[in-house]
Amino acid sequence: MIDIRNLTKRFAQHTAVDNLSFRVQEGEVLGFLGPNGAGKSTTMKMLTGFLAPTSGTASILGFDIQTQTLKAQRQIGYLPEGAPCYGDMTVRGFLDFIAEVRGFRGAEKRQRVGRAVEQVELENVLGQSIETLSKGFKRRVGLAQAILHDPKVLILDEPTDGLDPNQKHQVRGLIQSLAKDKIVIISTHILEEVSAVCSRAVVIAHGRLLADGTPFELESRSRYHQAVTLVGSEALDQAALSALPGVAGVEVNELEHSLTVLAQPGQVIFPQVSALIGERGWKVKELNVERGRLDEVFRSLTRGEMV
Ligand SMILES: Nc1ncnc2c1ncn2[C@@H]1O[C@H](COP(=O)(O)OP(=O)(O)OP(=O)(O)O)[C@@H](O)[C@H]1O
Repeated sequence: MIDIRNLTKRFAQHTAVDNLSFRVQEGEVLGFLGPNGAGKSTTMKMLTGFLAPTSGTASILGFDIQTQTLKAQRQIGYLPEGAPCYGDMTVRGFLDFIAEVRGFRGAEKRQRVGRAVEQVELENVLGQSIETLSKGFKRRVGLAQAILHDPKVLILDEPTDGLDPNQKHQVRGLIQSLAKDKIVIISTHILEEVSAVCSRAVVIAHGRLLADGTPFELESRSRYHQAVTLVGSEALDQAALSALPGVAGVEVNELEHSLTVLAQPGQVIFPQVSALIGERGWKVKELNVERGRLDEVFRSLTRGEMV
């Protein structure tokens, strides 16, 4: 377990992380979300022992990050923001170097480097210098160095930032394959990442915790949770839809003859909407029920409209 208690970091007058507390259990992939400057990287640097907290504590699998720093760090694989590596080294040279820093020699070093290379599929670029690799491959090198010692905890700071959609997809797949039996914390401001890879999300802004739940729970807080969007072949009767029981309102979409019918909190309105379509004989080209919009929940939370 990772146990974060009242973690606080002040830089001069500015409080970057403000009394943050939460726990992460084995098997969880936690999305750590927040707008720019929310305090995500600062929290990760404290969790990995690179920055001392002003107050509060964090422990990694029972090891206090301040009083048992090395023991705690041995449990962690860390991919810092931007995944900095030594650009003029070859991939093999860099991974050998990291393995040695981690204390591995001889056959064990070769075996550990070989396994990490295989896991993130770096076989074809081993002799290439890191600075000549694409961003996606550089990120894989960053992941390889983070998993060399087979840590129980992976802390990944914006692992897909700046990657193209294909590279994002590949790196997310890698993270999912690495996540088994580990604790993974991924900081991101890319919301699709949370739905794609995380089992839980924590949202922070101004260093403070604003929400903590599964992606589904967060989506349920959206005003679009259980909303029904219809696209008709002709104009639809907005007033009749608005008058249905459980309906909170109707929004007109840009697409012609498209309406989104919003549900009151806790209400399921699809049956009523569907019955009305049948009664009126409307020709509906598209009909779908939404789980909720994470981007809208995120904006509401971080603008302070909702807690
Ligand atoms: N070494 C430092 N000295 C002074 N202020 C700092 C330092 N490091 C971070 N900060 C400030 O702390 C706040 C939180 O920064 P942090 O990098 O943790 O945010 P973040 O959530 O990771 O943002 P981003 O998504 O942009 O990476 C910011 O206002 C930042 O300017």
